[in-house]
Amino acid sequence: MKQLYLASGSPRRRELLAQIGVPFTTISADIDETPFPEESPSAYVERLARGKAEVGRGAIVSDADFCVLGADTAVVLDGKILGKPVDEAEACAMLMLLSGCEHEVLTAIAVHDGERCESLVVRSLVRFRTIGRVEAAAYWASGEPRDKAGGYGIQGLGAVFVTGLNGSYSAVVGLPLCETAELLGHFGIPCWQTLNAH
Ligand SMILES: Cc1cn([C@H]2C[C@H](O)[C@@H](COP(=O)(O)OP(=O)(O)OP(=O)(O)O)O2)c(=O)[nH]c1=O
Repeated sequence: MKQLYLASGSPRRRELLAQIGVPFTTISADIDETPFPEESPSAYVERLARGKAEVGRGAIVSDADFCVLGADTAVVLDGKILGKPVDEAEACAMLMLLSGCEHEVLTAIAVHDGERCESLVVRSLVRFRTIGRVEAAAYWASGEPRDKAGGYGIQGLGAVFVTGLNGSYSAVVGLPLCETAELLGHFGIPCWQTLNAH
């Protein structure tokens, strides 16, 4: 049985991967997340997911068969990537941009087995209600927006802004579970062996 590594520091990705019953070990995968000039958001998230899987692969010291899973999520409005807000002003400005309209969430996943890497991008559309400046500031004070793409978490308090979602909920949180299970299957890693064992 291949050993699966999740190359991620994101607690959301850990929880999501655990949800589909596949045993894994978490390793860190710190890479430079600066977009290239003229790079499309889709190419950007896919490059980063592949980069995280590649960096994770380099960190593994084992002779056993393994796979490394990397992922990246970006919030995109009118073709522009909104990253993680660094301060209250930036977080509030992002929420004002997202207020009352629909934006894209792109999540890429990549699996590397030491020889080949397969990757894909999942696109979801999220619609927000109108958000006031005072509540945007209060949301920042909750601490939730800080480490999240686009400055919100659909799985947390940020859910109160969401009037609609077209796509994959788990992808918006950080890991598209349907596509992840399918991709791991290509590498011979079944996702519910723990369920089947019962
Ligand atoms: C839009 C959105 C993003 N996020 C999170 C998922 C990711 O953790 C983060 C996007 O940043 P990423 O750079 O994709 O991931 P990360 O830096 O947190 O973790 P790593 O690179 O080590 O895997 O935003 C939510 O938790 N909820 C949401 O609704």
